Amino acid sequence: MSLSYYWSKLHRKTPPKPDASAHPPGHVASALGLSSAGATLGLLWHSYAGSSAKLLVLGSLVETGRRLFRWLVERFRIEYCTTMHLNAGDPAYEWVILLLTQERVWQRSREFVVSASSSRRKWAVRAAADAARRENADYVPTYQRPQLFRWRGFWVEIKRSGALTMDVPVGPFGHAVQGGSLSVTIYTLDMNVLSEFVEDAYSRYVQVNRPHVVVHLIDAQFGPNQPWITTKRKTKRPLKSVILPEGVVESLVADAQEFIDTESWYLEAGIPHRRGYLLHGPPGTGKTSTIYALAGALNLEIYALSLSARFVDDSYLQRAASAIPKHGIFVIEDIDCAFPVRDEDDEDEIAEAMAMAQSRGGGRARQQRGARTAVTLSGLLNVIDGVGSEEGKLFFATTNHIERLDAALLRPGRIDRKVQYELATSAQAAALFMRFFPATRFPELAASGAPGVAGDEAQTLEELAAAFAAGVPAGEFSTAELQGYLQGHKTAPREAGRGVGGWVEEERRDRLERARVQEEKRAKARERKALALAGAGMGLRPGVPMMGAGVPMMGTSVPVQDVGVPAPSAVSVPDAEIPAPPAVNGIPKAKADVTTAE
Ligand SMILES: Nc1ncnc2c1ncn2[C@@H]1O[C@H](COP(=O)(O)OP(=O)(O)OP(=O)(O)O)[C@@H](O)[C@H]1O
Repeated sequence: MSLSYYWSKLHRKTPPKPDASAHPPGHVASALGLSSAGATLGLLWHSYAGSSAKLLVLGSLVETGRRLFRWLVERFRIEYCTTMHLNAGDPAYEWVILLLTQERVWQRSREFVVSASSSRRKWAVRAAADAARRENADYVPTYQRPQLFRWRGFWVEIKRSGALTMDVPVGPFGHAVQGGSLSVTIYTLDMNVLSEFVEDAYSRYVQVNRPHVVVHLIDAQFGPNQPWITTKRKTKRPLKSVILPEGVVESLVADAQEFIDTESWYLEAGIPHRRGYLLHGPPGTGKTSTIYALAGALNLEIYALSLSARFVDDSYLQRAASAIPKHGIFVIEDIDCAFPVRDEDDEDEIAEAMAMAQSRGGGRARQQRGARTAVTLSGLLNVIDGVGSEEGKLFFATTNHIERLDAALLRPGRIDRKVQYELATSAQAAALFMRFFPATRFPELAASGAPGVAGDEAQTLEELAAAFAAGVPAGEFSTAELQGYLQGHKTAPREAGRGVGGWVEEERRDRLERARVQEEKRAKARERKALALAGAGMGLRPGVPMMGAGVPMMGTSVPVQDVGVPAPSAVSVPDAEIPAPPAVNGIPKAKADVTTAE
């Protein structure tokens, strides 16, 4: 019987029958005409009370039933279901989300996060019915409400908890991030089904990613508990697209493959199953490209971080490294950041000198001298050694300054193989030219002496490549610089081949100019430092008038006696010329820029 029935009963309009026994005849009240009103009220009261009591009982019954049912469901879940919890940022979470997307569990979703399509990997669903239509946005279901679906004959329930799936801008570098966790309940008692579910999710994941290299990046937004929460997908790069001296890339790939294949040998020999590589050389010579190509060739995923990211400290690094699964490639870029640099023009030293001048101590600045990361050397070594305790990891470090690295890092067991990268040779320049202008795209230049073309115009691609290589002085330009030049002539191989001489001259002029500006800056920095150090030696404080000492104060004009620099009789040092570098997390800003792997 429905509640509305009881409700209508309660409010029915039919007058109640008078109860004769309750009001005997001749009663005073009856004489006053109150008797019938009282009777009516009494009846109404009885009627309301009865109905309310009934409602109360009914409500209690319903509530008890509901609780009982919930309890039974819970008991059933505990007794007859297996549940797993997956946290965002863990690789298994990614696999399961992909499975849900492929199983079209999202079909009943009513909430999606929409973001413009980008290289950031999202397991998005298609909004358009027409599969051929290109969509400019990704639609990611939030799975906020519990969803039930069938998988291989089992009922599976998924429930999402925690923060919503989001794609929010993080700093100037891109987007983050997915948050929260996912619980998957399978209605079975068989644990094997659970692992089959995860294995199925994993094999789908591998299948989908086969044409790509998956790159996991760190993210300040979600902190150290979920370090690898941002994931990018890059098209695989063929090994031969990395132009290095003959056999270098191939031997690296063979080495890494052998490492993966000989796990049991490592175990038997009692050697930690890990291998470390150091790729070093000038910027833009192909270090990062080599790692990407290798990862693509071996179907491995990359976990890349840069030590110069301001939020990376020892504990972050530790957590990030231990979250990398087996056979992941752990890449630390700019590893030299962890090693102090003594540079007489270093901004840190100037900052220290200025801090000393201002506070007669400069203790805080002193601690930071030369540090371009919050990671300490011992923290870094611990992590690299720790990589060994977690089996099957490949470790790659890149640096432009091998001379800054500590011998402790370079010892075998931490770095097992070093590869030196050089500025482009003539052979590399020619190979790069041929990569830019393949015969398939320029068939008219593939064969010598194209019909109707005479003289200089008759050059083939090979000849143009040779002309290009001859015009590039060996060991002077990085491959990235040559690539930049060729990109400007994408459709004009002839111009690219012949115009390289002019470009080289222009580049040389630019370099000279840049060197001159740099030298001027350094000279100014030296001067500022000397003044600041002299100020520190005298115990000066800004704003305190100097008595007797011939050291200039900021914003004052005083005679100089001996500050270690050739000085005119009076030097004016305006405040604006000695800016204290703003500190970010205690690191002077000039040195604290975040970099991310692309
Ligand atoms: N040897 C190379 N072969 C092919 N392309 C290269 C090579 N070196 C550099 N490039 C190109 O130059 C660009 C930068 O290369 P990459 O990032 O690999 O250099 P890097 O040595 O890692 O530089 P950095 O030290 O600044 O990180 C990429 O677009 C890459 O394609």
